[in-house]
Amino acid sequence: MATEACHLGWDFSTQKLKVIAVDEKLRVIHEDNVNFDKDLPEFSTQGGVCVHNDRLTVTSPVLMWVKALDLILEKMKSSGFNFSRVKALSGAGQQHGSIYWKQGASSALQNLSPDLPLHQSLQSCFSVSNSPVWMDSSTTAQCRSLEKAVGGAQRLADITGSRAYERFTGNQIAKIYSLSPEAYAQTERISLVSSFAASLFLGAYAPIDYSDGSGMNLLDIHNKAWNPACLDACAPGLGKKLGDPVPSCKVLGSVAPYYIQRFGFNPHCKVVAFTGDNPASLAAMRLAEGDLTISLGTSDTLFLWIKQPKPALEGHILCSPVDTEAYMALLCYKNGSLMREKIRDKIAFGSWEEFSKALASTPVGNEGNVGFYFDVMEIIPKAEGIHRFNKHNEKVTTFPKEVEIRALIEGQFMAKRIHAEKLGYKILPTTRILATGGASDNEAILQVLSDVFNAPVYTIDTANSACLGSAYRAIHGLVAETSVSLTDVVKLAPGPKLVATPKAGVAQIYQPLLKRYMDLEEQVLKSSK
Ligand SMILES: O=C(CO)[C@@H](O)[C@H](O)CF
Repeated sequence: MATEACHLGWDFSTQKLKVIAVDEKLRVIHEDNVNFDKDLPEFSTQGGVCVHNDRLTVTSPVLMWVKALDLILEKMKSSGFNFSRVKALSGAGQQHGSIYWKQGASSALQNLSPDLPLHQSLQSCFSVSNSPVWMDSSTTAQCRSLEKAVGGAQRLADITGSRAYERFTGNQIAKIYSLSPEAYAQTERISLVSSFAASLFLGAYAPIDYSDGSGMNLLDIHNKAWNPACLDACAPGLGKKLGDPVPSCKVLGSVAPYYIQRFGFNPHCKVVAFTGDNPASLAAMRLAEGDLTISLGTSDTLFLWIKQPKPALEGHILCSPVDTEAYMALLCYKNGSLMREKIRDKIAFGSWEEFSKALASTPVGNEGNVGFYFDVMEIIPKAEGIHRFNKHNEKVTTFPKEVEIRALIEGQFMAKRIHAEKLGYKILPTTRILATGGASDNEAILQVLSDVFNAPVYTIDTANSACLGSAYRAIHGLVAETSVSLTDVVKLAPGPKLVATPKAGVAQIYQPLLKRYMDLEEQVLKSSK
C-alpha cells in the first residue's frame, strides 16, 4: 500500500460532498463524492436543497452534511484509502450558508466517540436544523434595515465589500433572530458551511476565515475584523457567537482523536482553515496579480485579483484566500450561456460551427454596432430586454445575423471589462485571462475575449476546482508562516493552456468602443427603470 504523504481537499458544495487527494508531486491519487439527493434520500432534497412554499426560503438539513461526511469516510476506508498518509487537509463550502450550534455542542464535538458515526454523536447539537443557504432570497427586509443602519448601500459596500444581498449571512442571521429568538438564544456558535466543516475535523469550533467571512455583510475587509455596527444591526451578542476571523492559510490544529481512532488518520495531520468554494477555486487556478478567471457557464462568473479594491453597488469584493494583502472580486451575470444558446438557435440554425463562422467573418469592433442582450433581468446592470445601437448611437430593431452574433459576444465581454475595471481591476502586461466552463471550448468566442481584454486567454479545467484549491491550500498552510506564496508551493501542478492572443491593433478599436458601450449601458439602464 502506498505510504507517500498526501493532502486532502474537501468541498461541501450545494449538491455534493467531494474530496480529492493529491500526492507530494500534486498528482491526484483519489477522488470521491457523496451526492446528497441520491445517497441521502431520507433528507428529500432536490439539488441538495429544500425550496420552501414561499419560493424564497431555501435551506439544507445540517445533519445531511454531517451524515455525508460519515458516508464518504466509510467509502474511502472500504476502498482501502490509507488515511495515515494525510499530512494536512483543508476544504471549501458553499458560501453564505450558516450553521447554528446549540448550547453545549462544543463538548459533544470535543468528545466524539470513535464507536459512533458523527451524525449520531451530533444529532442534538443544532438549534436550527435547516440551515439557510446561498439560494435563499427571503431577507430583503433585513437587507434594507442593515443598509439603513450603517449609512446606506454604498457605505455597507465600502466596509464589507458588498451592498446587502439576501443570501449574505448577516441578513440570514438577522432573520433567524427576528423569527426564532429562542433558537438564537440557544445558539452558542454560528459557523459558515466552510468553518462548520473544519469544526467537524477539528473536534472543536473552527474560526471563520477572512475570505469566506467577506460574504456575510459583517466583516470589515480592510481591518479584517467584524464591523460592530453591522453586528449590532443583525443580532445582539453576535460577535461572541461568531468567534474571531482568521487568515485563510491558518493552521487551526491537528485532526480530532475521533479520526485517528476510527479511520487511522495520522495524529500529526493538520487542519488548515476552510474557505468558500469560490475563493478555493481561485486558489486552484493560482491567479496572480492582474489575472482574471471567467467561467462561461449558465451564468457567467468572473474572479478577479485586485490589489486596491473599489467596492461598488454591483459585484463583490472578498479578502483574497491566498494573499492577506490582496483581494478577489466576484462578478456574476445571469445572461451567460443561455443567452448565447438562444441567439445560436435563432440565427445560426442551432450550430456552434455556424455561430463561430459568423463571429470570425465580422470585423473587430463590429463597425460600431453595439448590443445588449438580457433575456432575463440581468444583475449588472439591473436591466432586461434586447437593445441594439448602430455606429451613430441610434437605436435599431435588427442587425444582420453575423452582426447580431458579434454584437452579443463583444457586448458580453465589454460589459465584463468595464465592470471589472470599475471594481479596481487593472489589466497589466502580465495579465492572463483563464477561461473555464462550457463556452471555453469555442475558440472564436475566446478570440473575442482576448481582443476585448487585449490579453492572452488560457483554458483551465476546473471540474473540481474548489476541492483541488483546498488541497493546494492544505499544502500551503503548512509553510505559510515562511511566507512562501501558494503559487510557489504548487508550481509543479499542471498549468493552463494558451488558446488565444489579441489581434494587432485591437486596443485602438476597443478603447472608444468601451466608452460608447458604458454610455449606452447607462441609457439602457435608465430605459429599463
Ligand atoms: O453565492 C455564491 C457566491 O456569492 C455562490 O457561488 C455559492 O458560493 C455557490 F455555492
